[in-house]
Amino acid sequence: MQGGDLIIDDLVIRGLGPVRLTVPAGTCVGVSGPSGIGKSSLLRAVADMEPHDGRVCLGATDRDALCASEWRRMVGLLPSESAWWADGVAQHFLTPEAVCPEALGLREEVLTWPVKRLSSGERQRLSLLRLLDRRPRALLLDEPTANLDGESTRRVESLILDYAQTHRAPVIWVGHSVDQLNRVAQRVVSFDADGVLREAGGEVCR
Ligand SMILES: Nc1ncnc2c1ncn2[C@@H]1O[C@H](COP(=O)(O)OP(=O)(O)OP(=O)(O)O)[C@@H](O)[C@H]1O
Repeated sequence: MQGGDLIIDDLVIRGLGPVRLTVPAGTCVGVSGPSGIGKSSLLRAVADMEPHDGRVCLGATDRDALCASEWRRMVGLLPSESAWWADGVAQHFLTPEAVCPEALGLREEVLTWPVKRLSSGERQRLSLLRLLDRRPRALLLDEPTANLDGESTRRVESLILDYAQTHRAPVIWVGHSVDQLNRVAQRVVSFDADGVLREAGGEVCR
């Protein structure tokens, strides 16, 4: 499966949109906007987890050419609240031996812990490591540092940007901190109160 630019064309989700956005390979677009406007819905629609109209491509691959499970392996969604389906942390990783929890300020032995012992910040960082362990070709990140302190936030930002550059992955980063989005993203766009996606200068995204 190939990666490349992420192209969102005329995406409409329950009246939100049409959204047009291109995220070049290896770059990050920050998306902000009022609570409840539809930022998470946009990410879920791109991941084909929410009903919508419109077209999404990753490089030369049109999402409609793949079955949902293939597409979701290519396009890695980090939801704001992670789901855990087994008792132990390590069971959620494909290659637990290759994972480096210390990079995110986590204890080395965290993979031996039961999920129920994890704090919300530990869950958030482990859900990111779990996602990257599957080597997605694009990243859809829903407030990936919402539960973290400053030091952990910087570590997460750095890991994500390293991954994007190394793997030439396009990244959509949804967040509420415009300072953070300006730090991590080459381009920051925002939904207005009417659900129209606009550039920082106010023009409608095309
Ligand atoms: N499955 C669904 N069916 C109908 N409406 C939904 C569904 N999921 C979400 N919504 C509604 O869509 C709107 C957008 O929700 P969404 O979670 O995308 O907002 P958001 O911009 O990410 O908000 P926040 O910043 O608070 O996380 C909300 O009004 C929500 O209630």
